[in-house]
Amino acid sequence: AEPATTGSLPRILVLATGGTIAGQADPRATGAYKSGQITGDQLVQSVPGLDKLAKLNAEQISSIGSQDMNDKVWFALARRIQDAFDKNEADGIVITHGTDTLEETAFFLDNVVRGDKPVVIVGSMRPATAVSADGPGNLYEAVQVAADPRARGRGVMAVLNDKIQGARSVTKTNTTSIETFNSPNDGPIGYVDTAGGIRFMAQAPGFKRTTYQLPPGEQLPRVEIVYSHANMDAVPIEDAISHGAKGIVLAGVGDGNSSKQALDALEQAAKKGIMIVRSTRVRSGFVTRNVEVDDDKNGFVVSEDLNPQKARVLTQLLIASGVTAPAELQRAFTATW
Ligand SMILES: NC(=O)C[C@H](N)C(=O)O
Repeated sequence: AEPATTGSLPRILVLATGGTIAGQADPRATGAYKSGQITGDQLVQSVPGLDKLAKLNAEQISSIGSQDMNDKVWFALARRIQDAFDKNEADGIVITHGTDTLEETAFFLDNVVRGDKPVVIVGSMRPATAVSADGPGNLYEAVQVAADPRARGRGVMAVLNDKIQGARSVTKTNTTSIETFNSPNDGPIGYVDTAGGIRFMAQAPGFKRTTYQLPPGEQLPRVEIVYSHANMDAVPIEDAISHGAKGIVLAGVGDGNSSKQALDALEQAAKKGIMIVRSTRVRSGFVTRNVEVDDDKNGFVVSEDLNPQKARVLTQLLIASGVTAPAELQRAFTATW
């Protein structure tokens, strides 16, 4: 399972954003480190054998921990990738990124970047200075995937710890372990290791990606996530509305549910034209319409398989592209099934 390159090596553009993969130990405290200390160039130079896989070119987009990821960096990434593809400057993209919000950046880019060349996002759980840093191996595997023609047409992929995962399903499931990224509903789309190369699983037929136009400027509309829990009242929902939310995603209990007070407040918000999307705080499964909650009557949307943080991104993109009707928003959430 070797990459089918003939003659010249594939051109991979590495876009560095920071994160623990670029982190260094903090000399003042054992175990502590600061993310985003090493440049993309230094990262690329530090991995032996990378130059045999591809012709690499690294650019620094930001140097931040991904807890600080923001619309400005997202727009810069999306525009740089599109430009590189449109001008045929690269055969594939590798983004180095912190792991905390890696899934959101992957999903955002998956929804806005056009074309079928591979875009791979990679990070690490341990800083570059750790005894057994996972960054170099992950970066090697990310370049392997981005350089492989079989990775084309699969949207944005996350590559960490030998697994290739789709932007829609991948999520961080462990706070500190290197075995953290999983796709709870459908599993990885493939596997990669230095000895065995790349193996893609059979793709489910019918999977369809839609891409949305980036709005002008560098900001997406305000959409809040409200986390549901026992003894829930309407205060967090009223708070989101008073701060100008154009949409609210409910990280609901169970099948996207919440207390009567919360659901009543959301129903009122929907009447004012605020987009209400029911997602769930539960790790896996789908949120289904009109089971315990009357979505048709209340004007709600369900997130299907999307977790709250990804449902938020899709809602932002849809509101930015002018969607005002819940039924239309619902179609975008259900489009892939
Ligand atoms: N492992 C990591 O990358 C965590 C870090 N806070 C980040 O997301 O940038």
